[in-house]
Amino acid sequence: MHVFGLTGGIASGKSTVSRMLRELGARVLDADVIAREVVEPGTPGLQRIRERFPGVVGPDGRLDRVRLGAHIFADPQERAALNAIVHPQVRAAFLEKLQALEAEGLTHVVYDVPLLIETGLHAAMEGVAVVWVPRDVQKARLMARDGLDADAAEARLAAQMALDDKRAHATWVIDNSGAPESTRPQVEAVWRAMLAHG
Ligand SMILES: CC(C)(COP(=O)(O)OP(=O)(O)OC[C@H]1O[C@@H](n2cnc3c(N)ncnc32)[C@H](O)[C@@H]1O)[C@@H](O)C(=O)NCCC(=O)NCCS
Ligand SMILES: Nc1ncnc2c1ncn2[C@@H]1O[C@H](COP(=O)(O)OP(=O)(O)OP(=O)(O)O)[C@@H](O)[C@H]1O
Repeated sequence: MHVFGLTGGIASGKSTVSRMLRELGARVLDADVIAREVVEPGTPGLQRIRERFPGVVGPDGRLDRVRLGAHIFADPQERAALNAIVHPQVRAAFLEKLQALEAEGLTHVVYDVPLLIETGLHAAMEGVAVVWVPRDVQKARLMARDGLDADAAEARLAAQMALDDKRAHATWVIDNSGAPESTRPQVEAVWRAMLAHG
């Protein structure tokens, strides 16, 4: 199985690139989706969050993501505590999904992980695509998409490695600062390069 990483920063266009890859026939696993699955009601993950972060599970038994987000993005120590609960669960669920895909006979998989490089997981990948935009474009798209003010957007940007630093770890850099039409051919070239492995 050939496993490639896809990463970027918050609002850099990872989802956009991941959609383009799927349209080309790639199977893409999404760490944000897995991170939601491992904290569904009734999971050990949610139980541990409830114990460590009182008040973030609503009366409906679901995680109050807005509240937990406001708490952990404002405080690196609290964020580390959440990561220590969630990341091992995400890793285990990812490996399970990978095995299932391998059993299906799949040969090439892309793993979309916002924190791929921060967590060191990039070292385990056969190649890494980084979706890059200049910081001012990233901040403007983040504010527009999520309705955040400049301070809230800055807090989220500060919680991640800068895209200019992530580039240094890239096998392929996808520049998403232009229109989607100029991103698409770059994504096609990266997918061809991934398929050329093996
Ligand atoms: C704090 C939570 C509840 C906020 O939920 P919310 O629905 O608002 O955001 P969502 O999960 O869609 O994440 C949006 C983006 O925020 C960034 N982000 C999320 N968690 C983190 C983190 N721990 N550190 C840095 N950036 C993060 C990522 O770029 C992600 O794509 C949620 O992000 C969470 O559970 N985070 C911890 C798990 C994690 O690290 N996920 C990221 C990939 S494994
Ligand atoms: N090439 C582009 N031109 C203009 N807007 C774009 C472009 N690519 C993405 N966007 C917009 O920027 C925002 C962020 O893109 P997207 O949701 O794909 O980022 P992401 O990296 O997946 O973000 P996150 O990790 O936060 O989920 C979205 O509102 C999207 O519509």
